[in-house]
Amino acid sequence: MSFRLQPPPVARPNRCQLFGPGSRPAIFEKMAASAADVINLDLEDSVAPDDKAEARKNVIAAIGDVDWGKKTLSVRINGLDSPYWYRDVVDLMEQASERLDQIMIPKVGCAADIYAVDALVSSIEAATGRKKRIAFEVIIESAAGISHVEEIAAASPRLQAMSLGAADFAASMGMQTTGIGGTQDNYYMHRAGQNYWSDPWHWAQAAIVAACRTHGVLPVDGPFGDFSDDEGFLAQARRSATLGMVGKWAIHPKQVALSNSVFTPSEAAVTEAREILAAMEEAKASGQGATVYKGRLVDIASIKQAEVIVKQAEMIAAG
Ligand SMILES: CC(=O)SCCNC(=O)CCNC(=O)[C@H](O)C(C)(C)COP(=O)(O)OP(=O)(O)OC[C@H]1O[C@@H](n2cnc3c(N)ncnc32)[C@H](O)[C@@H]1OP(=O)(O)O
Ligand SMILES: O=CC(=O)O
Ligand SMILES: [Mg+2]
Repeated sequence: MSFRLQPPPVARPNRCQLFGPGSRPAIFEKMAASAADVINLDLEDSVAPDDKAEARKNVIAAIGDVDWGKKTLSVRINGLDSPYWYRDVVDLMEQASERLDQIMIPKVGCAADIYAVDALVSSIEAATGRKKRIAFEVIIESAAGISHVEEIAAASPRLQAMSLGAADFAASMGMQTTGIGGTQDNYYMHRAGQNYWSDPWHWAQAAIVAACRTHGVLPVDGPFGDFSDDEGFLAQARRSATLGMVGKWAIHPKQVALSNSVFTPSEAAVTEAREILAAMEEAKASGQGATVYKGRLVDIASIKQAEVIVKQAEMIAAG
Protein backbone atom coordinates (compact mmCIF):
# COMPACT_ATOMS: atom_id res chain seq x y z
CA MET A 1 0.00 0.00 0.00
CA SER A 2 1.19 3.48 -0.78
CA PHE A 3 1.90 5.82 2.14
CA ARG A 4 -1.19 7.66 0.89
CA LEU A 5 -4.11 5.43 1.90
CA GLN A 6 -7.05 4.74 -0.42
CA PRO A 7 -9.98 6.73 1.01
CA PRO A 8 -13.27 4.84 1.46
CA PRO A 9 -16.25 6.08 -0.57
CA VAL A 10 -19.43 7.25 1.12
CA ALA A 11 -21.11 4.31 2.90
CA ARG A 12 -24.55 4.19 1.28
CA PRO A 13 -26.17 1.70 -1.10
CA ASN A 14 -25.94 2.65 -4.79
CA ARG A 15 -26.98 -0.59 -6.48
CA CYS A 16 -29.44 1.00 -8.84
CA GLN A 17 -30.05 4.57 -10.01
CA LEU A 18 -33.53 4.93 -11.54
CA PHE A 19 -33.89 7.74 -14.08
CA GLY A 20 -37.01 9.57 -15.13
CA PRO A 21 -37.58 12.70 -17.24
CA GLY A 22 -38.38 15.81 -15.22
CA SER A 23 -41.01 16.56 -17.86
CA ARG A 24 -42.99 13.44 -16.84
CA PRO A 25 -44.21 14.13 -13.29
CA ALA A 26 -46.78 11.32 -13.53
CA ILE A 27 -44.00 8.79 -12.92
CA PHE A 28 -42.37 10.51 -9.90
CA GLU A 29 -44.49 8.63 -7.32
CA LYS A 30 -43.73 5.37 -9.13
CA MET A 31 -40.02 6.16 -9.02
CA ALA A 32 -40.28 6.87 -5.29
CA ALA A 33 -42.08 3.55 -4.73
CA SER A 34 -39.39 1.59 -6.62
CA ALA A 35 -36.62 -0.45 -5.02
CA ALA A 36 -33.87 1.78 -6.46
CA ASP A 37 -31.32 3.14 -3.98
CA VAL A 38 -30.88 6.36 -5.96
CA ILE A 39 -33.41 8.43 -7.89
CA ASN A 40 -32.24 10.63 -10.75
CA LEU A 41 -34.77 13.23 -11.82
CA ASP A 42 -33.55 14.34 -15.22
CA LEU A 43 -33.40 17.87 -16.58
CA GLU A 44 -30.93 16.96 -19.34
CA ASP A 45 -31.18 14.67 -22.34
CA SER A 46 -34.58 13.07 -21.69
CA VAL A 47 -36.18 16.54 -21.64
CA ALA A 48 -36.86 18.42 -24.90
CA PRO A 49 -35.54 22.02 -25.08
CA ASP A 50 -39.06 23.51 -25.02
CA ASP A 51 -39.86 21.58 -21.82
CA LYS A 52 -36.74 22.54 -19.84
CA ALA A 53 -38.33 25.30 -17.76
CA GLU A 54 -41.45 23.27 -16.95
CA ALA A 55 -39.36 20.19 -16.07
CA ARG A 56 -37.29 22.30 -13.66
CA LYS A 57 -40.47 23.46 -11.91
CA ASN A 58 -41.85 19.90 -11.75
CA VAL A 59 -38.65 18.60 -10.22
CA ILE A 60 -38.37 21.38 -7.64
CA ALA A 61 -41.97 20.80 -6.54
CA ALA A 62 -41.56 17.01 -6.40
CA ILE A 63 -38.39 17.16 -4.30
CA GLY A 64 -40.49 18.60 -1.48
CA ASP A 65 -43.87 17.01 -2.19
CA VAL A 66 -43.09 13.36 -2.89
CA ASP A 67 -42.09 10.96 -0.09
CA TRP A 68 -38.73 9.67 -1.35
CA GLY A 69 -38.14 7.54 1.74
CA LYS A 70 -34.48 6.77 2.43
CA LYS A 71 -33.42 7.02 -1.21
CA THR A 72 -30.59 9.23 -2.35
CA LEU A 73 -32.33 11.94 -4.34
CA SER A 74 -30.33 13.37 -7.23
CA VAL A 75 -31.15 15.77 -10.07
CA ARG A 76 -29.27 15.64 -13.36
CA ILE A 77 -28.67 19.21 -14.47
CA ASN A 78 -27.89 20.24 -18.04
CA GLY A 79 -24.34 20.23 -19.35
CA LEU A 80 -21.99 23.17 -18.96
CA ASP A 81 -22.04 23.65 -22.74
CA SER A 82 -25.78 24.45 -22.58
CA PRO A 83 -27.68 27.67 -21.77
CA TYR A 84 -29.68 25.83 -19.07
CA TRP A 85 -27.27 24.59 -16.42
CA TYR A 86 -26.77 27.76 -14.36
CA ARG A 87 -30.53 28.25 -14.04
CA ASP A 88 -30.90 24.56 -13.06
CA VAL A 89 -28.38 25.06 -10.25
CA VAL A 90 -29.68 28.44 -9.07
CA ASP A 91 -33.33 27.38 -8.99
CA LEU A 92 -32.63 24.02 -7.37
CA MET A 93 -30.43 25.53 -4.69
CA GLU A 94 -32.72 28.48 -4.00
CA GLN A 95 -36.11 26.79 -4.32
CA ALA A 96 -35.85 23.03 -3.77
CA SER A 97 -36.41 21.66 -0.29
CA GLU A 98 -33.58 20.33 1.84
CA ARG A 99 -34.64 16.80 0.78
CA LEU A 100 -32.39 17.18 -2.28
CA ASP A 101 -29.21 15.17 -1.71
CA GLN A 102 -27.19 15.40 -4.86
CA ILE A 103 -26.65 17.11 -8.21
CA MET A 104 -25.49 15.05 -11.18
CA ILE A 105 -23.23 16.93 -13.59
CA PRO A 106 -23.28 15.38 -17.08
CA LYS A 107 -20.60 15.45 -19.78
CA VAL A 108 -17.79 16.61 -17.51
CA GLY A 109 -14.57 17.06 -19.44
CA CYS A 110 -12.12 18.36 -16.84
CA ALA A 111 -11.83 19.21 -13.15
CA ALA A 112 -12.64 22.87 -13.86
CA ASP A 113 -16.19 21.87 -14.88
CA ILE A 114 -16.79 20.62 -11.35
CA TYR A 115 -14.99 23.62 -9.86
CA ALA A 116 -17.44 25.91 -11.67
CA VAL A 117 -20.52 24.12 -10.34
CA ASP A 118 -18.95 23.83 -6.87
CA ALA A 119 -18.31 27.60 -6.76
CA LEU A 120 -21.93 28.36 -7.68
CA VAL A 121 -23.39 25.77 -5.28
CA SER A 122 -21.10 26.88 -2.43
CA SER A 123 -22.05 30.51 -2.90
CA ILE A 124 -25.79 29.77 -2.89
CA GLU A 125 -25.46 27.47 0.13
CA ALA A 126 -23.72 30.26 2.04
CA ALA A 127 -26.19 32.92 0.91
CA THR A 128 -29.35 30.93 1.62
CA GLY A 129 -28.16 29.12 4.74
CA ARG A 130 -29.06 25.68 3.35
CA LYS A 131 -28.13 23.19 6.03
CA LYS A 132 -27.53 20.04 4.00
CA ARG A 133 -24.31 20.17 1.98
CA ILE A 134 -25.23 19.10 -1.56
CA ALA A 135 -23.21 16.16 -2.93
CA PHE A 136 -22.15 15.78 -6.55
CA GLU A 137 -22.07 12.90 -8.98
CA VAL A 138 -20.68 13.11 -12.51
CA ILE A 139 -21.01 11.29 -15.80
CA ILE A 140 -17.94 10.39 -17.82
CA GLU A 141 -19.32 10.37 -21.35
CA SER A 142 -16.84 12.07 -23.62
CA ALA A 143 -13.31 11.66 -24.94
CA ALA A 144 -12.24 14.58 -22.74
CA GLY A 145 -13.95 13.08 -19.69
CA ILE A 146 -12.19 9.74 -19.97
CA SER A 147 -8.86 11.43 -20.77
CA HIS A 148 -9.11 13.53 -17.59
CA VAL A 149 -10.88 10.96 -15.45
CA GLU A 150 -8.42 11.04 -12.57
CA GLU A 151 -8.39 14.83 -12.13
CA ILE A 152 -12.19 14.73 -12.31
CA ALA A 153 -12.37 12.08 -9.56
CA ALA A 154 -10.18 14.33 -7.38
CA ALA A 155 -12.00 17.57 -8.24
CA SER A 156 -14.23 18.18 -5.21
CA PRO A 157 -14.88 16.78 -1.75
CA ARG A 158 -18.56 16.94 -2.74
CA LEU A 159 -18.05 14.22 -5.35
CA GLN A 160 -19.61 10.91 -4.27
CA ALA A 161 -20.20 8.95 -7.48
CA MET A 162 -19.08 8.74 -11.11
CA SER A 163 -20.97 6.94 -13.90
CA LEU A 164 -20.02 5.84 -17.39
CA GLY A 165 -22.57 7.23 -19.89
CA ALA A 166 -22.30 4.78 -22.76
CA ALA A 167 -24.54 6.68 -25.21
CA ASP A 168 -22.79 10.04 -25.24
CA PHE A 169 -19.45 8.32 -24.73
CA ALA A 170 -19.93 6.31 -27.92
CA ALA A 171 -20.92 9.45 -29.83
CA SER A 172 -18.00 11.49 -28.54
CA MET A 173 -15.53 8.71 -29.34
CA GLY A 174 -16.94 8.31 -32.85
CA MET A 175 -17.85 4.69 -32.15
CA GLN A 176 -19.85 3.02 -34.94
CA THR A 177 -22.91 2.08 -32.90
CA THR A 178 -26.32 3.38 -31.93
CA GLY A 179 -26.59 0.83 -29.08
CA ILE A 180 -26.48 2.09 -25.48
CA GLY A 181 -24.15 -0.26 -23.62
CA GLY A 182 -23.84 -4.03 -23.93
CA THR A 183 -22.48 -6.29 -26.66
CA GLN A 184 -21.71 -4.65 -29.98
CA ASP A 185 -22.06 -6.86 -33.06
CA ASN A 186 -18.83 -5.74 -34.71
CA TYR A 187 -16.59 -5.88 -31.64
CA TYR A 188 -15.25 -9.41 -31.85
CA MET A 189 -12.12 -11.48 -32.32
CA HIS A 190 -12.11 -14.18 -34.99
CA ARG A 191 -10.25 -17.46 -34.72
CA ALA A 192 -10.61 -20.80 -36.47
CA GLY A 193 -14.01 -19.98 -37.95
CA GLN A 194 -15.48 -18.69 -34.67
CA ASN A 195 -16.31 -15.17 -33.50
CA TYR A 196 -15.65 -14.22 -29.87
CA TRP A 197 -17.38 -11.08 -28.72
CA SER A 198 -15.42 -8.70 -26.56
CA ASP A 199 -16.41 -5.75 -24.37
CA PRO A 200 -15.81 -2.29 -25.89
CA TRP A 201 -16.76 -0.57 -22.60
CA HIS A 202 -14.24 -2.47 -20.53
CA TRP A 203 -11.27 -0.11 -20.77
CA ALA A 204 -13.34 2.97 -19.92
CA GLN A 205 -14.97 1.19 -17.01
CA ALA A 206 -11.61 0.05 -15.68
CA ALA A 207 -10.23 3.61 -15.94
CA ILE A 208 -13.26 4.93 -14.06
CA VAL A 209 -13.00 2.30 -11.33
CA ALA A 210 -9.29 3.02 -10.82
CA ALA A 211 -9.83 6.81 -10.65
CA CYS A 212 -12.78 6.38 -8.30
CA ARG A 213 -11.04 3.95 -5.98
CA THR A 214 -7.98 6.22 -5.82
CA HIS A 215 -10.10 9.16 -4.67
CA GLY A 216 -12.90 7.57 -2.64
CA VAL A 217 -15.69 7.93 -5.21
CA LEU A 218 -18.35 5.30 -6.05
CA PRO A 219 -17.92 3.89 -9.60
CA VAL A 220 -21.25 3.23 -11.33
CA ASP A 221 -22.22 1.73 -14.69
CA GLY A 222 -24.62 3.89 -16.70
CA PRO A 223 -27.54 3.04 -18.97
CA PHE A 224 -28.35 -0.14 -20.88
CA GLY A 225 -30.75 1.07 -23.53
CA ASP A 226 -32.46 -2.14 -24.68
CA PHE A 227 -34.83 -2.63 -21.76
CA SER A 228 -36.39 -5.67 -23.49
CA ASP A 229 -33.09 -7.55 -23.15
CA ASP A 230 -32.87 -8.73 -19.52
CA GLU A 231 -30.07 -11.21 -20.18
CA GLY A 232 -28.02 -8.54 -21.94
CA PHE A 233 -28.55 -6.17 -18.99
CA LEU A 234 -27.54 -8.87 -16.50
CA ALA A 235 -24.40 -9.75 -18.44
CA GLN A 236 -23.36 -6.08 -18.62
CA ALA A 237 -24.11 -5.55 -14.92
CA ARG A 238 -22.21 -8.69 -13.87
CA ARG A 239 -19.15 -7.57 -15.81
CA SER A 240 -19.37 -4.15 -14.14
CA ALA A 241 -19.72 -5.67 -10.66
CA THR A 242 -16.76 -7.97 -11.30
CA LEU A 243 -14.67 -4.94 -12.30
CA GLY A 244 -15.48 -3.12 -9.04
CA MET A 245 -18.48 -0.98 -9.91
CA VAL A 246 -21.11 -0.71 -7.18
CA GLY A 247 -24.28 -0.26 -9.23
CA LYS A 248 -25.95 0.53 -12.53
CA TRP A 249 -28.58 2.86 -13.92
CA ALA A 250 -32.12 1.75 -14.72
CA ILE A 251 -33.78 3.62 -17.59
CA HIS A 252 -36.94 1.54 -17.16
CA PRO A 253 -38.45 0.28 -13.90
CA LYS A 254 -38.03 -3.36 -14.94
CA GLN A 255 -34.25 -2.93 -14.76
CA VAL A 256 -34.29 -2.06 -11.05
CA ALA A 257 -34.71 -5.62 -9.74
CA LEU A 258 -32.11 -6.87 -12.25
CA SER A 259 -29.57 -4.34 -11.06
CA ASN A 260 -30.27 -4.94 -7.37
CA SER A 261 -29.90 -8.68 -7.89
CA VAL A 262 -26.41 -8.27 -9.36
CA PHE A 263 -25.06 -5.60 -6.99
CA THR A 264 -26.35 -7.25 -3.79
CA PRO A 265 -23.77 -9.87 -2.84
CA SER A 266 -25.46 -13.30 -2.86
CA GLU A 267 -25.84 -15.25 0.38
CA ALA A 268 -23.41 -17.84 -0.98
CA ALA A 269 -20.78 -15.16 -1.73
CA VAL A 270 -21.16 -13.64 1.75
CA THR A 271 -20.96 -17.05 3.42
CA GLU A 272 -17.81 -17.89 1.48
CA ALA A 273 -16.26 -14.50 2.31
CA ARG A 274 -16.99 -15.05 6.03
CA GLU A 275 -15.49 -18.54 5.85
CA ILE A 276 -12.32 -17.11 4.28
CA LEU A 277 -12.09 -14.55 7.08
CA ALA A 278 -12.54 -17.33 9.66
CA ALA A 279 -9.91 -19.49 7.94
CA MET A 280 -7.47 -16.57 8.00
CA GLU A 281 -8.19 -15.91 11.69
CA GLU A 282 -7.25 -19.53 12.39
CA ALA A 283 -4.15 -19.22 10.22
CA LYS A 284 -3.06 -16.05 11.99
CA ALA A 285 -3.59 -17.67 15.40
CA SER A 286 -1.12 -20.39 14.40
CA GLY A 287 1.36 -17.83 13.05
CA GLN A 288 0.61 -18.43 9.33
CA GLY A 289 0.09 -15.68 6.74
CA ALA A 290 -1.40 -18.09 4.23
CA THR A 291 -3.61 -21.16 4.32
CA VAL A 292 -5.79 -23.38 2.17
CA TYR A 293 -9.54 -22.85 1.73
CA LYS A 294 -11.49 -25.30 -0.45
CA GLY A 295 -8.26 -26.39 -2.12
CA ARG A 296 -7.06 -22.91 -3.02
CA LEU A 297 -4.60 -20.40 -1.58
CA VAL A 298 -5.91 -17.68 0.70
CA ASP A 299 -3.60 -15.15 2.31
CA ILE A 300 -3.63 -11.65 3.79
CA ALA A 301 -4.84 -10.15 0.46
CA SER A 302 -7.78 -12.58 0.59
CA ILE A 303 -8.87 -10.92 3.85
CA LYS A 304 -9.23 -7.60 2.03
CA GLN A 305 -11.06 -9.25 -0.88
CA ALA A 306 -13.46 -11.01 1.49
CA GLU A 307 -13.99 -7.80 3.46
CA VAL A 308 -15.16 -6.00 0.29
CA ILE A 309 -18.04 -8.48 -0.02
CA VAL A 310 -18.90 -8.64 3.69
CA LYS A 311 -18.82 -4.85 4.13
CA GLN A 312 -20.98 -4.35 1.02
CA ALA A 313 -23.55 -6.84 2.34
CA GLU A 314 -23.55 -5.24 5.81
CA MET A 315 -23.90 -1.73 4.38
CA ILE A 316 -26.84 -2.82 2.19
CA ALA A 317 -28.49 -4.61 5.14
CA ALA A 318 -28.10 -1.46 7.27
CA GLY A 319 -29.71 0.30 4.39
C1 LIG B 1 -28.76 8.05 -22.34
C2 LIG B 1 -29.38 8.68 -21.05
O1 LIG B 1 -29.14 9.82 -20.78
S1 LIG B 1 -30.37 7.65 -20.07
C3 LIG B 1 -31.05 8.71 -18.84
C4 LIG B 1 -32.14 9.61 -19.36
N1 LIG B 1 -33.27 8.87 -19.83
C5 LIG B 1 -34.38 8.73 -19.07
O2 LIG B 1 -34.49 9.26 -17.98
C6 LIG B 1 -35.45 7.83 -19.62
C7 LIG B 1 -36.18 7.12 -18.47
N2 LIG B 1 -37.17 6.21 -18.95
C8 LIG B 1 -38.34 6.62 -19.53
O3 LIG B 1 -38.55 7.79 -19.79
C9 LIG B 1 -39.36 5.55 -19.82
O4 LIG B 1 -39.13 4.43 -19.02
C10 LIG B 1 -39.40 5.08 -21.31
C11 LIG B 1 -39.68 6.26 -22.24
C12 LIG B 1 -38.10 4.42 -21.71
C13 LIG B 1 -40.52 4.05 -21.45
O5 LIG B 1 -41.69 4.61 -20.90
P1 LIG B 1 -43.10 3.88 -21.12
O6 LIG B 1 -43.37 3.76 -22.59
O7 LIG B 1 -44.12 4.57 -20.28
O8 LIG B 1 -42.79 2.44 -20.54
P2 LIG B 1 -43.82 1.32 -20.13
O9 LIG B 1 -45.14 1.50 -20.84
O10 LIG B 1 -43.14 0.01 -20.32
O11 LIG B 1 -44.01 1.58 -18.57
C14 LIG B 1 -44.52 0.61 -17.70
C15 LIG B 1 -44.90 1.28 -16.39
O12 LIG B 1 -43.74 1.86 -15.79
C16 LIG B 1 -43.93 3.28 -15.61
N3 LIG B 1 -42.65 3.90 -15.91
C17 LIG B 1 -42.07 4.12 -17.11
N4 LIG B 1 -40.86 4.68 -16.96
C18 LIG B 1 -40.67 4.81 -15.64
C19 LIG B 1 -39.57 5.29 -14.87
N5 LIG B 1 -38.47 5.78 -15.46
N6 LIG B 1 -39.69 5.26 -13.53
C20 LIG B 1 -40.81 4.77 -12.93
N7 LIG B 1 -41.87 4.28 -13.61
C21 LIG B 1 -41.79 4.31 -14.96
C22 LIG B 1 -45.01 3.66 -16.59
O13 LIG B 1 -45.68 4.83 -16.15
C23 LIG B 1 -45.89 2.43 -16.55
O14 LIG B 1 -46.64 2.48 -15.35
P3 LIG B 1 -48.13 1.81 -15.27
O15 LIG B 1 -47.91 0.35 -15.41
O16 LIG B 1 -48.59 2.24 -13.91
O17 LIG B 1 -48.91 2.41 -16.40
O1 LIG C 1 -26.09 10.06 -20.11
C1 LIG C 1 -25.87 8.91 -20.35
C2 LIG C 1 -25.38 8.46 -21.59
O2 LIG C 1 -25.24 7.23 -21.75
O3 LIG C 1 -25.11 9.30 -22.45
MG1 LIG D 1 -25.50 11.33 -21.75
